[in-house]
Amino acid sequence: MSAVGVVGAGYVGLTTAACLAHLGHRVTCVDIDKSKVDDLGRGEVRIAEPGLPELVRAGLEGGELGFTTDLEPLRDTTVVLLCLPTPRAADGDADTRVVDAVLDRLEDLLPAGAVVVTKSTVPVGTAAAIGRRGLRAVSNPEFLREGHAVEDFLNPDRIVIGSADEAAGDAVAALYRRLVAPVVRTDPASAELAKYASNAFLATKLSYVNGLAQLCERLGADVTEVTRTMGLDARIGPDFLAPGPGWGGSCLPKDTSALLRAAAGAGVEFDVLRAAVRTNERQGERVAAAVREAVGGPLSGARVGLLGLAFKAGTGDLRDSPALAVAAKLADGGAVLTGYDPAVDPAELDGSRVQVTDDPYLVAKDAEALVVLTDWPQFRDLDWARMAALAERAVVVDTRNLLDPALLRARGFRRYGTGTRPE
Ligand SMILES: NC(=O)c1ccc[n+]([C@@H]2O[C@H](COP(=O)([O-])OP(=O)(O)OC[C@H]3O[C@@H](n4cnc5c(N)ncnc54)[C@H](O)[C@@H]3O)[C@@H](O)[C@H]2O)c1
Ligand SMILES: O=c1ccn([C@@H]2O[C@H](COP(=O)(O)OP(=O)(O)O[C@H]3O[C@H](CO)[C@@H](O)[C@H](O)[C@H]3O)[C@@H](O)[C@H]2O)c(=O)[nH]1
Repeated sequence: MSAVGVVGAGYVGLTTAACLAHLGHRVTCVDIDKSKVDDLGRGEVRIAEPGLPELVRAGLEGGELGFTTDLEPLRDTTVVLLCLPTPRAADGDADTRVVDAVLDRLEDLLPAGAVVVTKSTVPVGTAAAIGRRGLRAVSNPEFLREGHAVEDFLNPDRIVIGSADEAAGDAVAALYRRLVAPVVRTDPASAELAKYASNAFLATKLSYVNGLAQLCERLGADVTEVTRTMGLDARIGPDFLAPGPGWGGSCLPKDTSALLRAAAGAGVEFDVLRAAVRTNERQGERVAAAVREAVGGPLSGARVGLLGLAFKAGTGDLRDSPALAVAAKLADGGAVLTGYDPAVDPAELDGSRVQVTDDPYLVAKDAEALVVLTDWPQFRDLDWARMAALAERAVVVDTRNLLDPALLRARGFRRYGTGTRPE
């Protein structure tokens, strides 16, 4: 089994490093964050990813996995995977400065013939640019979801290997040979674009559903029934059809933005994608309007309880969280906000306009409306009779259609769902 370098120990890098060690490779994982590296060296994983701490500890104990802040130990490594951040720049493009800076170092450090693999989501043309540095470049985009990182890495829908150099592509394919998945061997530009195209398609699917939900409300249809029917068509599929407060997270917003910039730069009017982004930008205002209706008056001074702050269930990640976008709209309207999320560290919202509590029942106390923003299944198990007793007005705006309408009704709640009539 080969010696592999992984640069970046975030969601993608740490998962990649731990899973490749699990698959039998010798992995050196490098991150610039010393305290994170120190924690990882002790087997302490900060992110909530099922199975990841176990794999990290097994790798450390077996000696297959090591962590360092120094790129130097990669000097003799012939395959290095870049799992570095590519956030949204001020102009909406992907900011590749971290990737570029690490490449500057690797260019001098790595042995001749070394293969540099981009697992980060990087603009089309990045592999070609790496090739011009004299390194052998392979695009190998990652499709894992937060909260399912290990499961997705070890059971991927596909493994994409984009390379102009067949032997370099073979070296990357060999890393995954123990996984059972279709392997797409293609050119680097197509591999790079396939990643953006997948995320943008998912985002578009969701904006379509969120628009549809509005239409259902106006026409007296139920979006759950409509999407259930649509999803039975194999060409559409049942996944990614749940309406909500908008799509967010560390990837969909920045990647749609970068793809729109790439399209504009190439002189392509990508109208569908532009509309999907615009629909999403307006979603927070739509939720705020529903809350205004639920409160039955101006938001100014109204106490509103928020259930869920993370961008989706199963993660404590607040990056581009639609829940925070809704909170901002409500706070702009003068609402007084209390929020609860089972995975979010309250300290992360210090100084924000949301008073974060670690007790979901405190969110209900004296509330004039409750708003479900994240699809945490445990919200279903709250004592809704107690929630009703604590609230000033028993009203729920369920942006995710998470809670059982019949149960809420039985507990005395008025419910505003998404894509359904209020009851
Ligand atoms: N999060 C996801 O679900 C996901 C899924 C697929 C692809 N991606 C893509 O993968 C890339 C990484 O995303 P992520 O979510 O893992 O990011 P992250 O922010 O969780 O992790 C990035 C890591 O890189 C480290 N880092 C920053 N600068 C460094 C440097 N100069 N040298 C070494 N380490 C450095 C940071 O300390 C951090 O630990 C992005 O391009 C993202 O778009 C993310
Ligand atoms: O039916 C649905 C499904 C999702 N969402 C929302 O869509 C957003 C994105 O969800 P998800 O895709 O599960 O989150 P990520 O973990 O960010 O994963 C996406 O972004 C990653 C980073 O590029 C990719 O690797 C994954 O394939 C891609 O699904 C979240 O706000 C969800 O709440 C809905 O509103 N309704």
